[in-house]
Amino acid sequence: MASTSAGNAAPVVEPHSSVLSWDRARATARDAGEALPAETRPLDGAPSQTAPSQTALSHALAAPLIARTDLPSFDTSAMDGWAVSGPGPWRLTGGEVLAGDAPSPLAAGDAVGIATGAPLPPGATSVLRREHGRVDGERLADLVGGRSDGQDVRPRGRECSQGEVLLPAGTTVTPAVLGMAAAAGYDRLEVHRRPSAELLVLGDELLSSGPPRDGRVRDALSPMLVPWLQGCADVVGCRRLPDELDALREAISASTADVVITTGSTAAGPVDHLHTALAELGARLLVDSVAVRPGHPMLLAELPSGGRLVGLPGNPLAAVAGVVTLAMPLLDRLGGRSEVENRTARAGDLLPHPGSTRLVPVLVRDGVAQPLPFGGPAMLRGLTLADGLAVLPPSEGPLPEGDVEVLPLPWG
Ligand SMILES: Nc1nc2c(c(=O)[nH]1)N[C@H]1C(S)=C(S)[C@@H](COP(=O)(O)OP(=O)(O)OC[C@H]3O[C@@H](n4cnc5c(N)ncnc54)[C@H](O)[C@@H]3O)O[C@H]1N2
Ligand code: MOO
Repeated sequence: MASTSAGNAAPVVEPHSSVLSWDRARATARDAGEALPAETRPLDGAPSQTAPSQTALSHALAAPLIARTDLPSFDTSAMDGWAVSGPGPWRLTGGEVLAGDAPSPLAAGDAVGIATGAPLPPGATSVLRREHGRVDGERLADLVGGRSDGQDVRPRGRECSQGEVLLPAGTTVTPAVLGMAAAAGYDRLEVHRRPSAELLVLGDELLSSGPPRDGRVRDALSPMLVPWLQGCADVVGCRRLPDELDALREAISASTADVVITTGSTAAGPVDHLHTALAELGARLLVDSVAVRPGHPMLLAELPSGGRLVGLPGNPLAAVAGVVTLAMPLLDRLGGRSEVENRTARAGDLLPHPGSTRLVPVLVRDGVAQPLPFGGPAMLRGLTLADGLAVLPPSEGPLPEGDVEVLPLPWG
């Protein structure tokens, strides 16, 4: 294939012509797409080591989760013991009411054995725990006393009523949501399709195994970003590419992913071909450099195919800044996830940058966000200990008194 790299008639590209504020950049990423269509997916399926999960897990609800019945759907015994009617002592009627039974009514003064989870017989007023009763022939005595109506009974509708909105559309389906949906009577959920993402990791100097050597470094981004992105996207590929314009342009144009994510090559170094490749492909830059430290050369582009491309800088912590600033907001939007409110914490010894937002790996203890050591752009050591990234707005002097926003990390 003919090369269009520098020296031929390649378009002249001046990177980073319009720097966006961090807030604008995030909002632009969030607005750079629409939620993907809805589909229905089962709550569970046979686990497979090879095939991706077909269940609704990690998708966003496309419709509110509405209770299909009252929960519990019948008055339920909360303990093993006896269903009793009125004050004791009681006359035992014999037999046991088990979970799944449809018990006969209980007359005043009567008691019947009952298991946890069994429906309360009509006429029963409370449940006496097995360890609180003594049976003497047909007579059951209360060893504790002070009995009140409804004791050890889970009344119908205590958790929710039929028709009640349990969760709004846009909620991410977690294991807890799957369990709640099953309890509320669902077999399948209407969820948004998750976006597909392909990761292209650029750099001739990158090694995929062993220690750094001969001036080369280990690729730290593939192992970190694939599982990170899998939280909200189907990662359909992760490829290493050499620092060659043709290879980069081909890989971008061949990708069928909703979002192509590149690492490295965002700056204006001798082998940083990303801007040129995008220009040659006719891509439109939506974000081209952000006033954020680290990570300022990050970019977001609309590809002629309709897909999006997020360019993460090569320095590993700068790449993380690009993930939280551009990749996650875009992928969340495409996946139909609603925006999550960030946590806040009191600012510890955090130093702002005069002209840029700073993203700082922090440990939050007793409500105070303290910076971690080893938080430089080329380092990941601080991040390994962090439970969030503090967002420090640009400021000439020290931060104003008060709270800072703390972006969550997937493991935080
Ligand atoms: N003249 C200027 N030079 C640079 C500027 C600038 O404004 N003017 N910005 C600096 C900043 S800030 C960053 S961040 C980097 C961004 O560089 P690139 O996105 O072009 O990335 P590379 O040059 O390819 O690599 C930078 C650095 O990161 C290492 N790297 C790359 N990929 C990986 C990986 N997968 N795993 C581990 N490490 C990786 C690479 O070896 C370099 O050390 O530009 C600055 N320069
Ligand atoms: O964007 Mo960077 O600040 O060197 O990592």
